Amino acid sequence: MSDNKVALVTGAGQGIGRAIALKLANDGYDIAVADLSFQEEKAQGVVQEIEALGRKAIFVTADVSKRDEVFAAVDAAATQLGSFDVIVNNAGIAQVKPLEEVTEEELNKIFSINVNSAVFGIQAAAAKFKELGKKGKIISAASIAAIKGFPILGAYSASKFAVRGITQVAAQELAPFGITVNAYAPGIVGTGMWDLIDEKLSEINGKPRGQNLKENVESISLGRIETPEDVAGVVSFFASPNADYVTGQVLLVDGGMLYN
Ligand SMILES: NC(=O)C1=CN([C@@H]2O[C@H](COP(=O)(O)OP(=O)(O)OC[C@H]3O[C@@H](n4cnc5c(N)ncnc54)[C@H](O)[C@@H]3O)[C@@H](O)[C@H]2O)C=CC1
Ligand SMILES: CC(=O)C(C)=O
Repeated sequence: MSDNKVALVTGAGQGIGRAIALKLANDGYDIAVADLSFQEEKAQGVVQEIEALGRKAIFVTADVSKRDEVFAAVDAAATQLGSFDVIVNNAGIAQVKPLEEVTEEELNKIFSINVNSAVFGIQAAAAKFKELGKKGKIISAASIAAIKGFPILGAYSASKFAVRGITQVAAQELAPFGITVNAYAPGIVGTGMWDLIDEKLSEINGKPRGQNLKENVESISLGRIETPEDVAGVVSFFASPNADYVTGQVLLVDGGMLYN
């Protein structure tokens, strides 16, 4: 193993994951850009952006709902980039539906992508950190919906509450190995996910496209929509030595929507 630092970011082909990958590259990490195979073109674009920053990067295809694919992605990152220090369990999906209408299949799908993935990421990263003798950092995507249940996002809220619980448990279980486990809780971020939420909310409440997003943004104290880069700054902190004494935390990065 060399003395470079390596981070793997899931769902890094676009949106928040892409911004995290670029921020960590700017921080000096070599990056494994993980995403579904259909996102390869976008992910390869992120790889090129990272290389332009003077860091190494690879694309690894991984469906985070599949345990063996998450373990294989971590192995590929460590083998091809020469170390393993940080995992960002960022990939996730939203579902916009009243709880009464959520099907068993939909519930299983959102839990397998948003919750099982976090467990698999923790398991794969912890095993690799122990193998390499590293005090690594595990960082997962929660949400404001992990702190407060949001109507019409019921299954999504439940999945993010679960990420919060898993973060608290893993932090305590892995603390003896010097591994920290934290999560970031964004608010309303202008990505493909909110395009979908706005579209589905319009279908449900009849408001014109863009209106639901506008009303949600108006509730943000700092008065503007969140950018992926706003989120990436918090992940950069969690990955840095400045956060060595921080574990088990879910940090709101929402411009002032919820207060704890
Ligand atoms: N956009 C927002 O307002 C907020 C987003 N979040 C969370 O932040 C994370 C990233 O969200 P966005 O960038 O907004 O979403 P996005 O929809 O723009 O990007 C998600 C990425 O994850 C990938 N992905 C989806 N399913 C996957 C799977 N099974 N395996 C591997 N990759 C998969 C997609 O291909 C895509 O590249 C998610 O966990 C989301 O729940 C949390 C709070 C607010
Ligand atoms: C997508 C998301 O987490 C919310 C609550 O907007």
